Amino acid sequence: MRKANRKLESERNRAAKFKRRTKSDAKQVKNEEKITNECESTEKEEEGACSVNHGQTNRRRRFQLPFWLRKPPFIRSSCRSFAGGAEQPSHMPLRSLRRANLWHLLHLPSQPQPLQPSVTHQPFQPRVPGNKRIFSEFNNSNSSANPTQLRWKPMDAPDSPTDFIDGLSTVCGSGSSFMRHGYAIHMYAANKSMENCAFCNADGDFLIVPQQGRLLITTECGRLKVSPGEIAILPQGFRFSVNLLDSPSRGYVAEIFGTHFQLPDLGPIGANGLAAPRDFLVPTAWFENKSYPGYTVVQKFGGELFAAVQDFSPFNVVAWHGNYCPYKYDLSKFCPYNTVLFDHSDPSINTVLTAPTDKPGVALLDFVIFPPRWLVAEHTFRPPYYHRNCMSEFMGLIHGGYEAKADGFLPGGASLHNCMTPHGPDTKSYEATIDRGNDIGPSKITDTMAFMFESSLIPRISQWALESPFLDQDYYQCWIGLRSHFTETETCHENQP
Ligand SMILES: O=C(O)Cc1cc(O)ccc1O
Ligand SMILES: [Fe+2]
Repeated sequence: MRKANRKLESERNRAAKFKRRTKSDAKQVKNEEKITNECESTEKEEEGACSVNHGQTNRRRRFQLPFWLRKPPFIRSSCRSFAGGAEQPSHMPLRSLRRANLWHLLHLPSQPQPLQPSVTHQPFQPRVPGNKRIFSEFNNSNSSANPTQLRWKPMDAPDSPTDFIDGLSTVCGSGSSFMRHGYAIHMYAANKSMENCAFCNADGDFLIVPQQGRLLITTECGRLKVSPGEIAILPQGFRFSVNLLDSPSRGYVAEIFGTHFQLPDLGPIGANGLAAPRDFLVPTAWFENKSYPGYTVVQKFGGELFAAVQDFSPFNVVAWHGNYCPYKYDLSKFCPYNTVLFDHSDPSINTVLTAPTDKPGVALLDFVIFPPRWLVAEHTFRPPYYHRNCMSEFMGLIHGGYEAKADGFLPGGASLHNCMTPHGPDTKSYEATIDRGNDIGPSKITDTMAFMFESSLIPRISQWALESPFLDQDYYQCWIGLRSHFTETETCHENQP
C-alpha cells in the first residue's frame, strides 16, 4: 500500500512538472495557426495523445506528451479528485482490463472565469421539437425486417432551416443502445450550422462520412475540419457542435453501441498497408472563453433528444490528454490491397476501421472502402462477384461511380443488401465486363470512393427509409436481362468422374 502511495506521489510530481512546462512553453508561442493546421497526428490507440491550448484563442503550440504521461497515470477514482480544474469523460467500466482502458482527462480553465465543469446546467428536459426520425432500439414499433434489395437516390437539401441534429434520419440498424449492443445507420441532410447548442450522444460512437459540404466540428478537445473524402469519429459522450462550411450538406453516419472502432489486425499483410495509425488526426485543444446565456446541450439518450440549458460554452477545455478522443482520417491516405494474379478479394481486405463483437473475427460493424486502385487480375471476372452474404451490407458513394453499378447508384445515394440477399453487378456492368474479354491488361479504377458499413447483425429498416420518396422502387430492374455467357465445350466434361 505504501509502495502504491509512493508511486501515486511520484506520478503527481511528474504531473506538476508537466503543468510547469506547459506554462513556460506558452511564453514562447508566437505564430498564429489556422484551423486546417489544428489537427495532430497520433498513434492514439497505443499511447494516447495530448493537446494544450496556452490561453489565447488561435495561439497555441503543440508538444509531444512525455512517454510516462501517455499511459494512464492514476487509477480512475484518483483522476476525478486530481486538481480542481480537471474532468474526465471515461470509457472504462470499473472492472475493465487495463489494456482495454480508454481514458481522457480534460483540463478546464480556472482563469479568468471560474471553473465550469459540465455538470453546471439546468435539468435535462425532453427537447422540443424532438427528432422522431432517429431511434436507437430496433423493434417492430419503428422498423421492419425486409430481405429485398433496397436502394435510395440522393436526398434533396432540406427546404426549411435544418441543422445537423434535425437533419439526422435513421435508415436501419439492429440491437439496442440500452443493451449496449448493436448499431444504427443514419443519413443527414442539413442547410444550417448548429447555433448556441452542442450535441452529446450518450448512446454510442458516431462515424461521420460527409458526402457533400465541409463540416467544422467543434469538440471539447478542439476543432476538426472534415471534408468529403475524410471521416470523423465522435466517441460516445463528447460534446460537439457541427458548423456547415458549405451549404447544403449531407452524408452518412454509422453509430455503434457498446464498443469502439479500432484498426483491423493486419494478419499476413504484415506491418504496412491499409490505414496507417499515423494518419489518424486528433484536434488541438481549443476553447472559447465567453459566457453564453441560454446555451443548450442536446443529449441523445436512448435514441430520444433531451435538452439542458447552461450559461457557458462546453468548449472550455484548455488542455487534454488521453486515448479516448475525437479524431479524423483522410480516406485518400488509405493503402488498398488487392489480388495481383487472379480471383477477386473479399472487400474485408479494405477495412479502414472495425468495431468488434465478443466473437473473434466477427464484426459488429466494419467500415470498408472501395478507393481508386489498379485492377490486374487475369482470367477473372474483376467486378464484385454475384453473392449472398451472412453479413449485411449498407453501401454509400462519396464521389464518382461504383464499379458494379453503371446506373442508379449515385453519389449521396445508398443501398442495403441484407443478410443472404443476392446481389452483384447490374446488367450493364456485367455485359461491359464480359465484352472486354478475358485477356485485358491492367486497368485503373479512378474517380471513385464508395464505402460499406458491413455488419454481422441483421438490420431492420426504418419506416422513414421505407416510405422515403428517394427509395428507388425500380432497383430490382438493374438485374433484369442478366443472361448466361456459358458455352459448353467438350473439355467441360473431361473432369467428370
Ligand atoms: O456488394 C458489393 O458491391 C460490395 C462487395 C464488393 C466486392 O468487391 C466483393 C463483395 C462485396 O459484397
Ligand atoms: Fe456485397
